[in-house]
Order: sequence, then structure tokens, then C-alpha cells
Amino acid sequence: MTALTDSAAPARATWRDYLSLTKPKVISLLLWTTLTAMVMAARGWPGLWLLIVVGLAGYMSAGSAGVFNMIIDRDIDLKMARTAQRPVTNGMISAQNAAIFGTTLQVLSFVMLWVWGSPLAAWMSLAGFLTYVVVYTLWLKRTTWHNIVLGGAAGCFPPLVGWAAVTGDLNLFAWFLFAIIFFWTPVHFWALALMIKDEYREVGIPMLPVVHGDKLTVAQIGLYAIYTVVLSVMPVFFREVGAIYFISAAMLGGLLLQRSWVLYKHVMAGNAVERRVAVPLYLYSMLYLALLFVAGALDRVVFAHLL
Ligand code: HEM
Ligand SMILES: CC(C)=CCC/C(C)=C/CC/C(C)=C/COP(=O)(O)OP(=O)(O)O
Repeated sequence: MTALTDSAAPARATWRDYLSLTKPKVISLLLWTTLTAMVMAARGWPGLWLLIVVGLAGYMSAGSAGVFNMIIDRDIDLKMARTAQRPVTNGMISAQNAAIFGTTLQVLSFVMLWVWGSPLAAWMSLAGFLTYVVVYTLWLKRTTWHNIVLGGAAGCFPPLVGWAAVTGDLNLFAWFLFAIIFFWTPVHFWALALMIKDEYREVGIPMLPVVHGDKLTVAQIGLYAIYTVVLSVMPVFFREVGAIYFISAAMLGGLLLQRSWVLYKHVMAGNAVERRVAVPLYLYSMLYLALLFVAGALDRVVFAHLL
């Protein structure tokens, strides 16, 4: 009898459950764009303390956005196999406790960025948070297939946070980093959305492949891949970066276009989307962004010391 009662009682949430609310895997790449942007801004080593404190605060801010996203979306998350086991969704953590956790993370992060980074860094982080929670999650996600393009702007703020924490300011190159992620996000997400569209359809989320089908989606992916590659190369013409970056961006971009093209041809030929053509683009999109930002950092450090 006791055993029965015990097993029926809801499990107690652990720190791991709270950590999972912050979407750690997704944030790892957001954080990478923050830290590498700091090196680009400093044109050298920004200092271990600044890297740690901005990294931590950046994690907390984006994590807090993830927490609120899971609170707001717990009704739809419950109906999708991929998300049903999230702790707020399955009731292990109450929405109220999650909200307290998310608010604490956001407030602490704002203060940390303000004090040890710069006020602009704190505002940029808050702007990213609000764009993800209000513009994407509350407003666009359930209403239009443009959700990814416009709401995706949230993920463009991390490099601005890093840049502003180092310089207190933002220059043209920092905004290029913003724009690169802006056009990259649809490629990243729609490649994945093609594979999980049935779940989105069932819960009524108007993602592009659900609303306009696979063919329009691969065409849009191709278009955004071209925008991404062109934008990635452009900072070279403004002399913000040099040969190391240019060669890297050209090679990385070539592969992004090639993988988009393979997916495009496959779907336009009338085939159903297969994981073997969509997964490579989805996975590569993440490697693309990570390496492009490494190339930017390397280039600006090397050329700062040569010139
Ligand atoms: C509107 C914008 C975006 C949407 C809707 C989106 C959506 C998703 C979804 C649904 C996944 C599947 C994994 C999961 O269930 O958590 C995913 C994975 C991922 N996303 Fe995004 N994403 C967006 C923007 C970004 C940005 C800006 C970054 C980083 C710069 C990013 C980095 C990642 C990473 C690293 C993964 C892999 C996580 C894993 O392996 O579990 N995403 N994204
Ligand atoms: C402070 C700052 C810079 C915040 C960054 C915002 C952020 C966490 C962007 C990542 C985008 C993301 C995980 C989208 C998935 O949302 P979804 O709700 O469509 O995915 P789901 O179905 O997995 O919940």
C-alpha cells in the first residue's frame, strides 16, 4: 500500500529538471556567438573574468526566455512527443515555480550585464528575451508562418550582447552578425520543421511546411541560404574582416548552398522529405554558424596583430 502511494506521488523536481527548462543544448550555440563576438570586438582576448561573467549572464538570460516559452506553450508541448516530458508540461514543476525561477534568472542576468559588461549589453539581452517571449512565443508562433523569420530575431541578440559588453557600443560589424543569424535561422529551423511538421500540424502551429507545403519550404530555405551566404561575405567589403574570414565564409557558404540545393532538388522532384536529405542540412546549419563565428574571431585577432 505504501509502495503504491509512493509511486503515485509526483516526483520531486531536481536541479536537473530546472536546468532542462533553460534549453541548454540550444543555448550552447547562442552562447558561442556571444563569446566569439566578444573576441571579435576586443580584437584579442577580452579577459577571462569578462568572458565568464558575460557567458553566465547570457546563459541565464536566454535560459530564462526558454523557461517562459515552456510556461506559455505547455498546452501545445503536452501534445507533442518531442516536448511532452518537459517538467512544466508534465506538471513536475508548477508554472508558478518556473515563473519565479525564470524571473530570478532574468533579473540577475540584467544586473550582472549592467555592472560587469555595459548598460547596452544588458538592454540587448533584455531585448532578446522580450523578442523571444513576447514577439515569438506569445504573438507570432501561433498566428503566422512568418513566426520564424520575425521571431527569429530573438536569436540574433547574443552577439550584440557580447559586443556591447566589451566595447559599450555597437558598430557596423556587430549588426552584420545580427543580420547573418537573422537570415540563417529560417534555414536552420525549416530544415527541421520539414521533419516534424506532422506534430506541428496536429497542435495547429502554422509552421511554413504545414501551411504552404514542402515545395515552398525548400524554395524559401534556398532563398534564405543565399541571403545568409551573401550577408556573411559582405563584411569583407567593409574591411571589417580579411582573408581568413573571406576564405572560410566562402567555403562554409558553398557547403550550405550545396546542402540546401540537394534538399531542394529532392523535394522539387516530387519526393517526400526524407531524413537523409533534411538532417544533413539541419546539422550542418549549426556547424556553419559556429565555424563562421570562429573564423570571424580568428581573422580579427590575427589581422589586428599583423597590421
Ligand atoms: C525562431 C528561431 C528558432 C526556432 C523556432 C528554433 C527551433 C529549434 C527546435 C524546435 C529545435 C529542436 C530541438 C529541441 O527540441 O530543442 C532546435 C534545435 C537547435 N537550435 Fe534552434 N531554433 C531557433 C533559433 C536558433 C538559434 C538562433 C540558435 C543559435 C544560434 C539555435 C540553436 C539550436 C541548436 C544548437 C539546436 C540543437 C539542440 C539539440 O541538439 O537538442 N536555434 N531549434
Ligand atoms: C535573451 C536571448 C538572447 C534569448 C534568445 C532566445 C532564444 C532562446 C532563442 C532560441 C530559439 C528557440 C529555442 C526556439 C524554439 O522555440 P519553439 O517554442 O518553437 O520550440 P519548442 O517547440 O522546442 O519549444
